[in-house]
Amino acid sequence: MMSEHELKALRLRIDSLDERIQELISERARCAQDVARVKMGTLAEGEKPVFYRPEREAQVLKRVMERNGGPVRDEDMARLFREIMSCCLALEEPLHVAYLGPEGTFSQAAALKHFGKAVVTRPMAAIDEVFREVAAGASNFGVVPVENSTEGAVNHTLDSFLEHNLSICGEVELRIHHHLLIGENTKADSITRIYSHAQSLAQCRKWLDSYYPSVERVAVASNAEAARRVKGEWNSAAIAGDMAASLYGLTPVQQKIEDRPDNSTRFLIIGNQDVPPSGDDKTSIIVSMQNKPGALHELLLPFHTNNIDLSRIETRPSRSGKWTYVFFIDFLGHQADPLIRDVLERLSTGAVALKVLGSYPRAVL
Ligand SMILES: C=C(O[C@@H]1C=C(C(=O)O)C=C[C@H]1O)C(=O)O
Repeated sequence: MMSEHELKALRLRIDSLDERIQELISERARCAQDVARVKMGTLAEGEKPVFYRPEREAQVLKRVMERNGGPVRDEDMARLFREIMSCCLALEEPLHVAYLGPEGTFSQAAALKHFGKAVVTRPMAAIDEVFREVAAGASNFGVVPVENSTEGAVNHTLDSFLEHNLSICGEVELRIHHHLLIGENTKADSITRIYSHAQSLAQCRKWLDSYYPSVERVAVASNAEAARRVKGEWNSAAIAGDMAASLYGLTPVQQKIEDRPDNSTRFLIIGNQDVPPSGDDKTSIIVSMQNKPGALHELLLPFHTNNIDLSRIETRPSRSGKWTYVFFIDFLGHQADPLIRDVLERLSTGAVALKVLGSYPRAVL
């Protein structure tokens, strides 16, 4: 057993390490302030400064993970640095980030995971409102869900890209754990109704079929809204995540009830900023082709010949005619890469319309 003496000596060492860490964080923050001063000093007439640099932040986080020698896990170490950078950036510009609300949604969790906790998050009532808020310049960035590993595409988000001229500046992936939650007045053995967002009900379908086969499933606007409703009802439960549970003071009857243990959602960061290459990037485009034989082959050929990795292809009805479609395509690489430039040039000659939504760093965390 460790002696009192040893314990005291170790705590003294920790105190002195903390002092050094704190000094270094302050020094780092002063450096970031100097970077901001340099950025301000090199502006052309009328040009606005760009303080937030997603590609640089992705490189910093990647390097942190690469050089990590333990015992702290790579992801945990990166999360600590994520918060340090977030605080450094907030000294110059407290970013305003709109997300699909209300408070306590997974979109808010995604916003905080991506930007760190020193940003101001602003809940919006619908995905389209997140787009409008950012397009109007009322928030710097927006966070919207785009696909779930169990349930597939979030069509509202894809359709909003057709209506707004915003770029994708980043992506963030979140493991989604759902819990069955009740309030202090709920009678756990008399539950007759379970509220949740339709996507979450679908992600827990098998579990619900096994444990609550005859209980009414009510789809509401968000998981946070489900949690809010349960507070006042003795016979209802909600399916929602940790943030909503703690925000509304609910307790889990059963945790992690999602059917697939790797259930994850991918979110996009939308903004008005073009992001330079980070060295490990993705590009997203919308493209529509003429409705003729071989059109899909023609669309995919440039990717194949240039050996570009497609990570996703999604089809949505186009706004311009019945039974005509647009393709949403994500692939690895940055639009500044010569190979990608070549793909985009070849696509634009064969396509009816081509819109590059943006190139952005692949999610690090
Ligand atoms: C310091 C900079 O500005 C911001 C702060 C960063 C940081 O704290 O490391 C990184 C990128 C930018 O979001 C920079 O551009 O290097």
